Amino acid sequence: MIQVQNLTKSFTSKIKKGMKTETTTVNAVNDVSFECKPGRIFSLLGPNGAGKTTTLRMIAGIINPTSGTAVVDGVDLGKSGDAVKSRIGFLTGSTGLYERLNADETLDFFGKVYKLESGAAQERKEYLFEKLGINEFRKKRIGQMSTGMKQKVSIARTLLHDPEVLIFDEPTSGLDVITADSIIDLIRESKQNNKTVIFSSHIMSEVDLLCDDLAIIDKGSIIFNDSFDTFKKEMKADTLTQEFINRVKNS
Ligand SMILES: Nc1ncnc2c1ncn2[C@@H]1O[C@H](COP(=O)(O)OP(=O)(O)OP(=O)(O)O)[C@@H](O)[C@H]1O
Repeated sequence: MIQVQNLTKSFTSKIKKGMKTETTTVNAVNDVSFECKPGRIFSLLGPNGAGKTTTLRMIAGIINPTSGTAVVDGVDLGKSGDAVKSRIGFLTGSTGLYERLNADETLDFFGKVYKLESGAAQERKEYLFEKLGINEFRKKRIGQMSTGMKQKVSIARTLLHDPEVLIFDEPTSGLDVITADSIIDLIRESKQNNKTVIFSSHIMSEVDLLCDDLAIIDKGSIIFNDSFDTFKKEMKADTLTQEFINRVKNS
């Protein structure tokens, strides 16, 4: 369970202009609240720059909120971040992989980082490699892999410790439909295993494939937060994508 309570994040940057230093503030996320329940897939949908990544990074404990908090499995992130972090799998476009390691070595390395027992880590690795179709390139170095191959290894890395809470930031971004499909399959399986799953997207068709509960974010604020069924019932446009566009334009 993830309870997001009034999360707000402002970024302040200083730019030198001649002799002067100008301070600019971006309000990336404003007073965002929602709940993600176990066994359901929660989608955070919004256009570019809406605040999705910033929200997910705060929930994963990567950055601190300016105000508000996220409670993950009953533990307040602001108070005991490290205890919670081990129960979270966070996939982001910038999930770190070491260019010189191959897929096998990468997973072995992270098995040690997560302090997994070696037999269990091997078993889980084989399962994920099979599921994601990594076996055929498991000995290739990360630095020589395509974007899709790297994304698959990142996902295997994220799921290696079988976390209770899964946070995916645009998980299928830049992937072909076959690769995207195997990832969507794994996300569905996580839901069946009663995990709490949240993923961000700017593509309505992806949301339509996976989503149980939906929040739409625009300019840092939530403009819709309910079940996906309710979104569909309230729909006035002819397509889901047009409904999303209309809601963002009219917010
Ligand atoms: N470290 C940072 N410093 C300054 N501004 C930032 C920083 N990170 C994000 N922002 C700004 O915060 C806003 C929200 O960005 P964010 O990356 O959360 O959006 P997003 O919804 O994930 O977008 P996209 O779909 O394009 O990835 C943007 O205006 C962005 O420029």
